[in-house]
Amino acid sequence: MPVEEFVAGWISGAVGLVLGHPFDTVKVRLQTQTTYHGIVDCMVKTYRHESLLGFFKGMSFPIVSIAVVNSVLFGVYSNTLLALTATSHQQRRAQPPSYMHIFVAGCTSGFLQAYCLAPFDLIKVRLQNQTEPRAKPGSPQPRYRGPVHCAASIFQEEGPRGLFRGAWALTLRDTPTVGIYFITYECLCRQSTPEGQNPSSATVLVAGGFAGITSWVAATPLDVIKARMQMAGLKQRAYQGVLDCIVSSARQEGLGVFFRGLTINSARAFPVNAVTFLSYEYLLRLWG
Ligand SMILES: CN(C)C(=N)NCCC[C@H](N)C(=O)O
Repeated sequence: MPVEEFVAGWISGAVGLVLGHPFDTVKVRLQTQTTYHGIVDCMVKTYRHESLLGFFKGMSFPIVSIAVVNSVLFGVYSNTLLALTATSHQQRRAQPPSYMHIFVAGCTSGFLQAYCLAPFDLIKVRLQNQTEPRAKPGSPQPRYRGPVHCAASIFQEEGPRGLFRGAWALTLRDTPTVGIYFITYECLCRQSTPEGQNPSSATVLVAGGFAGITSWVAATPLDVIKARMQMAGLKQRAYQGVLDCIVSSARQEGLGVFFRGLTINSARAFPVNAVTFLSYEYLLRLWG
């Protein structure tokens, strides 16, 4: 099994993560809290109350977990294509796989990475939602002191299954949308690259960026549900399951609730996935 794809996936994911985390924090807060009147209000309040550091809350764990999550994403994708088409990454420009194979490989990798991502994503979302300013004497202490304390508290208070809260919604979000992610990327690369050649850096940046936007537009409704289910344990607001969360969110806040965070999700998705694909392709070419 080729391992370069796993390593390239890890490094490229870390680059994208650091770039996109501030957008991600604003998105998570808009999706789960009702105190903000839009993106700018959320950014201003976060900055005033918590300084620049507020935007980077919850980032340390994803930096570690991205090694697992993104290498599973790209590694499983590439190895599934290898199993389906018997072509390695290097051979795929000359013998391009069908879009059906790309979609199946994308869905497989989306499904498997969702389970690796679930506990890390839960901890990230819980930490991002803590709005207390850091280390100010006299100010209220946040519930979680950091990622390890957060994981240990969830384990104690909600049991081991608590760490997988929202995992089902995450799987439903990622399985089809990672298929869409890879199909969009491949389709845009092929359209602007002569047959048999590698796409240029500009093509990879644009195709990666649009792959991010397209897949996140499709993912946003379930992203909202996932974030709410992840926060539900904390707010003592129990949902019976994904369907119940969908129905009660729509009843209480209207259909617009499923598009919360759409703009910031798309604004974040372009640069994050442009640099992710660029560094991924670059590393694989470097290793030949
Ligand atoms: C819509 N979804 C779930 C995806 N496209 N997933 C693939 C990776 C996304 C990238 N790490 C990011 O954070 O944008």
